[in-house]
Amino acid sequence: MKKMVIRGGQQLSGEITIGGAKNSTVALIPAAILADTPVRLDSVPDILDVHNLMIILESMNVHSTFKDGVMEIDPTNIIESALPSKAIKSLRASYYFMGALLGRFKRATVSFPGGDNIGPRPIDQHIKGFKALGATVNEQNDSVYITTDTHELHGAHIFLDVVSVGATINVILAAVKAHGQTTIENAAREPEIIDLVSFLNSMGAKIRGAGTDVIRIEGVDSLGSNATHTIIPDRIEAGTYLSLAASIGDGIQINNIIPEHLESFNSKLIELGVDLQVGEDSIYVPKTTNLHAIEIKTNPFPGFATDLQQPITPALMKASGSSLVIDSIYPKRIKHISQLQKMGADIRVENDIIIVNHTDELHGATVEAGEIRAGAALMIAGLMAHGTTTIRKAENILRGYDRIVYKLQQLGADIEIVSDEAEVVK
Ligand SMILES: CC(=O)N[C@H]1[C@@H](OP(=O)(O)OP(=O)(O)OC[C@H]2O[C@@H](n3ccc(=O)[nH]c3=O)[C@H](O)[C@@H]2O)O[C@H](CO)[C@@H](O)[C@@H]1O
Ligand SMILES: C=C(OP(=O)(O)O)C(=O)O
Repeated sequence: MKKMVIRGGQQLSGEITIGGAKNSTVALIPAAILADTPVRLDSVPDILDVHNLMIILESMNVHSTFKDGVMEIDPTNIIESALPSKAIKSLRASYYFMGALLGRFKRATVSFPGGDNIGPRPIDQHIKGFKALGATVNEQNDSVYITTDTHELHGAHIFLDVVSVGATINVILAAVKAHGQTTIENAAREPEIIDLVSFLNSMGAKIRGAGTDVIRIEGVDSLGSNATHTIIPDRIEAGTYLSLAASIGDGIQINNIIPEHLESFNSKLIELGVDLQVGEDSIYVPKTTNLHAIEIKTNPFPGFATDLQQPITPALMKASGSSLVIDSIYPKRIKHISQLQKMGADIRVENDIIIVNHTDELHGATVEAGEIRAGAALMIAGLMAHGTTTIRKAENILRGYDRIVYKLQQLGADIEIVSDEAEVVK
């Protein structure tokens, strides 16, 4: 187990560069096994989820290398094998191997995934999609067994009952090599889905409509890569640093941003009183003063992302008045609250509405990152607080924040990751 140790209280300034999107990357890596050629990805974030996906690939005889943001994956000698359950359980997106293996071998056995504990996370819509494509799905002993009688999948018309990123991606992965046309209605519109579809289309897939709520997939026989795919910037990482800049920044420039991916988030920061200076692919945040309480409700893209409701909390604590946050996607995503209270924050939850009051001063404490974005909120709070904050279960932060210690040190933060055996990890 690892701890993040922060000696807070300093104003932070300087420049940082956002990495490739976690939620694209964790779909692109499983998608690579659909190719009949090696695949090359650029701008891959250095996060634990990526390293765990590499372990899963290796178990299928798919060799991969990862250096300086470039990942090469060679699926040409892939074999069907039992997937390592510890790695599968370490992240949510391991469920993309269901769709990808189904696309490749027309059958798949995958344990139930792990990932953030943010309330119930059913996968009924994924399963509904696989069944519509002609698969039989059985859930037993913590695993999902997906088979096809005829060793074939056929295109289908699928209406998703809820807007789901995971189900949209999983159906795309399974349908890309099915016979005939698949239509997904009420599809999720997240930028990471467009990124995945660009990658698949560059390999010969025929997918239209990504970024809208109707996606049409014409099945193809094979996929092959002849170019490097550069992953889009992580809008959630960017939003986290924007919140950090608004909370404790003394002038922070954030590079490699697609501002259109952050419109709902940025409009809330502006409403809060942050003077965002938005460039073509960067945003500068000057030191903030006079922030005012706002109300936030999370929604599927292009709405305010659930993954940013916790990271924006420290900025809300600086505002005068009471801010309200409603997470309509994960109403129980509140693991940050009790931990922020330990640091002196005036925050509480009533009937699934989070109430964030102005907090004059935070103090360091030992707290726990119950999940990735709760951890991000605690990390920013730790940087604001006087004294030392120790965040236990820091793996949850390292799952999805690219080279976090290095980036925060670049801004002047006093931060380190320490393993429980007291070894310092740079
Ligand atoms: C790896 C990845 O990309 N993770 C993101 C993805 O998670 P994930 O893909 O797991 O989230 P979904 O978009 O599927 O979930 C959205 C909502 O639909 C519900 N649902 C989902 C599937 C299903 O079969 N049945 C069902 O009821 C969920 O409980 C949730 O309330 O989108 C979430 C919502 O933006 C983000 O918080 C996660 O960071
Ligand atoms: C919930 C998240 O991730 P995952 O779906 O990978 O658990 C997240 O990134 O905020």
